[in-house]
Amino acid sequence: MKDVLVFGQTGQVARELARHAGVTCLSRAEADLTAPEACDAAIRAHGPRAVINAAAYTAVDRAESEPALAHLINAATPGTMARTCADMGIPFVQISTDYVFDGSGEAPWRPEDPTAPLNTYGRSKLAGERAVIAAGGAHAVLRTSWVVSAHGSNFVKTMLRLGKTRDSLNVVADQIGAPTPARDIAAACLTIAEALIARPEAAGVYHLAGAPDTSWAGFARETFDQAGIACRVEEIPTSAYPTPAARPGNSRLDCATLETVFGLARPDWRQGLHAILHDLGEI
Ligand SMILES: NC(=O)C1=CN([C@@H]2O[C@H](COP(=O)(O)OP(=O)(O)OC[C@H]3O[C@@H](n4cnc5c(N)ncnc54)[C@H](OP(=O)(O)O)[C@@H]3O)[C@@H](O)[C@H]2O)C=CC1
Ligand SMILES: Cc1cn([C@H]2C[C@H](O)[C@@H](COP(=O)(O)OP(=O)(O)O[C@H]3O[C@@H](C)C(=O)[C@@H](O)[C@H]3O)O2)c(=O)[nH]c1=O
Ligand SMILES: [Mg+2]
Repeated sequence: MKDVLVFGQTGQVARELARHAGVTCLSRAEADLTAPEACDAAIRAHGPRAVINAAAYTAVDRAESEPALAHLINAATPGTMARTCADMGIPFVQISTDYVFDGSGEAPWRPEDPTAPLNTYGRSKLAGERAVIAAGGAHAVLRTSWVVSAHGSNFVKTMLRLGKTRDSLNVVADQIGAPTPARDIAAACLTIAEALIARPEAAGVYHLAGAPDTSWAGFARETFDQAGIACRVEEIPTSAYPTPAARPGNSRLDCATLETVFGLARPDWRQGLHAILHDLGEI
């Protein structure tokens, strides 16, 4: 049977996809997203049954000073990939982000709610969503949030590093969302890709976030509790933690349609965190 082709090899989600049979992951050397024509050629050369894009420009603060590069990697090239897949009649899965929303209110965002990104990364990811949808093929845009895994860089690994050398840490408590284990995102992408082969009419925008919702401070506290690290978490407002890129206050994602259409429920991120801490040798 033909493989599922994945763009990305070293990233958090890509590394979890690579654990599955029947998946081929392309490194940056094999397909650089700054060269859309190389990505088009890679898809045609492999002739896969479906394509998942797990590569992206994810440095949220750095994107503020590199908007053109972020747009090329997160929008223009995914658009090319999606057009190639539409042309070949195969599904294309694009991963997107809670940062496409402006973070207003307290209600969980539904896939069809209005987008209004606060930063360059979010704008580049939203442009990517639109390019993928415009390609007109059997696509899925899967928005997720606060990705964590044992690999790559993420909030858990930052907290472990800082928490071991400090008595207390200031962490923002007014940005609310949900951590999502990369392992669950990878499994969802594969389920969606297979479903789209059988049912291309299931194409659309979907949300997947872990449960329950929390703040970054709550996430840090759970990490220290599970890892047995004696570091106090001091809750601070976003205004006390200035960064180049603005971040949304309300990142809650309503994931109901993902469950209705694909049977995928929100995973409990606290269990995912336990597995990650185990993989890291922390517990
Ligand atoms: N991280 C998060 O918290 C969130 C991520 N997302 C989305 O989820 C998806 C996966 O993210 P995640 O796994 O965390 O990403 P990572 O930051 O862990 O990895 C990014 C991946 O993209 C690759 N990449 C970056 N630039 C290029 C390029 N020019 N050519 C080829 N490959 C490139 C990297 O390769 P290399 O190692 O060579 O740089 C790496 O494999 C992305 O679409 C992201 O926008 C959504 C919500 C939250
Ligand atoms: C290190 C640190 C961060 N923070 C805050 C800053 C920020 O608001 C929050 C998280 O920090 P990060 O730098 O990990 O956040 P960030 O890189 O913005 O994470 C985002 O990445 C992109 C790719 C996404 O798509 C989003 O879903 C989200 O996961 O925690 C503290 O309050 N105290 C700290 O000591
Ligand atoms: Mg980050």
